[in-house]
Amino acid sequence: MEPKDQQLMVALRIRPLSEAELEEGATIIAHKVGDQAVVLMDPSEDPEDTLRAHRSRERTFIFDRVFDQHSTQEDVYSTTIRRLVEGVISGYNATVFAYGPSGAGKTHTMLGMDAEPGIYLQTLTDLFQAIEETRDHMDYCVSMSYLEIMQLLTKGNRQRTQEPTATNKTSSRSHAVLQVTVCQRRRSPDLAEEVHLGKLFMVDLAGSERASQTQNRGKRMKEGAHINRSLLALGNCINALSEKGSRTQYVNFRDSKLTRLLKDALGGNSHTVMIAHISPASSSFEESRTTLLYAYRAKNIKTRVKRNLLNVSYRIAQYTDVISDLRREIEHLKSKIEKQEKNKSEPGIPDVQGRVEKIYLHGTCSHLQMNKIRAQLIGAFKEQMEMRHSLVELENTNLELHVDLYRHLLTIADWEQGKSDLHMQRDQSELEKDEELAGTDGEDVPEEPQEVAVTTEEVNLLLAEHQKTSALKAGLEQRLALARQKASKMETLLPAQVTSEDQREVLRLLCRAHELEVENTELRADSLRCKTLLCQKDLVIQHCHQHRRLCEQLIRGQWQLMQDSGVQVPEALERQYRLYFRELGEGTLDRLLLLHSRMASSLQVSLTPCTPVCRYEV
Ligand SMILES: Nc1ncnc2c1ncn2[C@@H]1O[C@H](COP(=O)(O)OP(=O)(O)OP(=O)(O)O)[C@@H](O)[C@H]1O
Repeated sequence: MEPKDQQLMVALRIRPLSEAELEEGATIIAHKVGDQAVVLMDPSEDPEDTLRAHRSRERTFIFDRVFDQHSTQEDVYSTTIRRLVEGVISGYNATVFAYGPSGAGKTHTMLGMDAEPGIYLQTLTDLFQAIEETRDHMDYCVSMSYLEIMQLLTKGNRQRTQEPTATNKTSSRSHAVLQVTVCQRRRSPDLAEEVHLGKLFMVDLAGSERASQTQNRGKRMKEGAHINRSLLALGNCINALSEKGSRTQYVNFRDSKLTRLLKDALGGNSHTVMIAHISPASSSFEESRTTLLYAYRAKNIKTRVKRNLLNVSYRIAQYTDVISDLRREIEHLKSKIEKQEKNKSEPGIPDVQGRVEKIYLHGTCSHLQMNKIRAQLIGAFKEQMEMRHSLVELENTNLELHVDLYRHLLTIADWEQGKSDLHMQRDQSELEKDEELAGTDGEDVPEEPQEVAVTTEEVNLLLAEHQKTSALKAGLEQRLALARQKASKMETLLPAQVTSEDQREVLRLLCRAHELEVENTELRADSLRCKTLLCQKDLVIQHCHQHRRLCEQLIRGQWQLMQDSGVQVPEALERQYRLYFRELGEGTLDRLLLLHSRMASSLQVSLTPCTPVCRYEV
């Protein structure tokens, strides 16, 4: 089953003008045109201006779907999410997230009101109805979790934190995530059991405006800044993903809890719908424009969707079991026929039926024993595979942490370099003047910007996380080694306990299927390692590139200094300078770097593993 590329569906919802907006005399500037377009007018333009000389700020945006004040909750749900519900039941992942500034209507769309329920309730109703309709031949297990995310702090709350901001009286100060997991097991007599695991994320994001715009202060502002940091991280991911050829570039999902959670929704295995929200009011022009631009970018994002199918080993075991059962049945019937024929020709032999039953009974006994042996082997293999998958995940996390760490260290190094440049640029007299002003200690260090302080804090967090995952990995490796010993002992002992060739064949197939799964996991781990290594190399090259620019400046400066002061340059050095400037002029190094980045990009595409989340796929 090949994964399919899916475009992110982006819908826009324009809420009605609020009473407050009407009272302040706001006019409507966002107009829905047809089902897919919205025109946003700039309120600062003069409507009387017949020449319409300044049309530049009036802009039309096209989305997959546009809803306005006349659209009902049912309209929004049925055209965006309803189609995904069946997919979730049959093992596909889906995500819907509401985006937009405070008070633009996100919670109204997601939660709604008793009389007009939103997406949460409509989706759950449809989901449970679909489950009810297929209950005759399917078993289901549904689990739900609700998370409220404030940056650096994650907690599941019964009630979402709501507090008034300057822009919305009942503003939500966090991202709310409702996750529903549906495990579907087909009940069928032919043993062709499939287990599908579908996950549905429904996310009501916090207001997207900047903390300063909501005029929040104190705790609310701190909270706003945290929330905005995760939204910023989300914006960075959307930007990186929506770039042309986005699959080739590194997308950092680890910058915030929100982006970690939405990793699959944006760059992985999920059908995803983004519903952007705006107010139609002239007073919200800037916020609406930013939201529309943001949502418009998200339209380019593609995900790779694949059904999550579990327990392939178990299924292979079942198929081989069916074959083996059928073979045994044929053998049994054949021998029965043979005996009946014989019986006909030798009527004197007594208790034939009893003998056949004895044979049959013997067969059943070994069949039960075989089942036990097979279950033991499958259990041991499964345990091993679980551990191997966890190890790959841990290793991947560690590699990502490395890349993040390096990136953060680069940011700090950048700042350090900028700081020393600043020192160099200042002439002595200015320094002395500054020293006087600075007081007795004579220190003249520019204040560390907030971004660097946060980055330093992140570095410490990353190091701690790295230590934690390394310890987990070491423990898991030990357990895996023990499990491997146990399984290989079993592999050597078990065949001696089975009597028929068929049964041996079943065990051989089981072991082979396990080997293939191990190989598959190793290959995946290798490809992840290569991908991360490429990212690391790119960062190293970026660092070298920065250093090269610094050297270039130095060489040019020194050359100029020598020319200006009429220093006699030795012939050999002069030759080296000429060579250096010629290479620089020809741009050889730049071309090589470009070639490298193109090759690395194409390699990354081919190294992208299909769906790392899905464990046992066929
Ligand atoms: N489509 C709509 N029809 C009618 N009323 C709406 C609609 N959308 C929003 N509203 C009303 O506008 C107000 C603000 O909406 P809501 O609380 O959903 O905004 P929000 O985007 O979730 O804000 P925040 O990010 O601050 O939580 C609410 O009173 C809500 O009932």
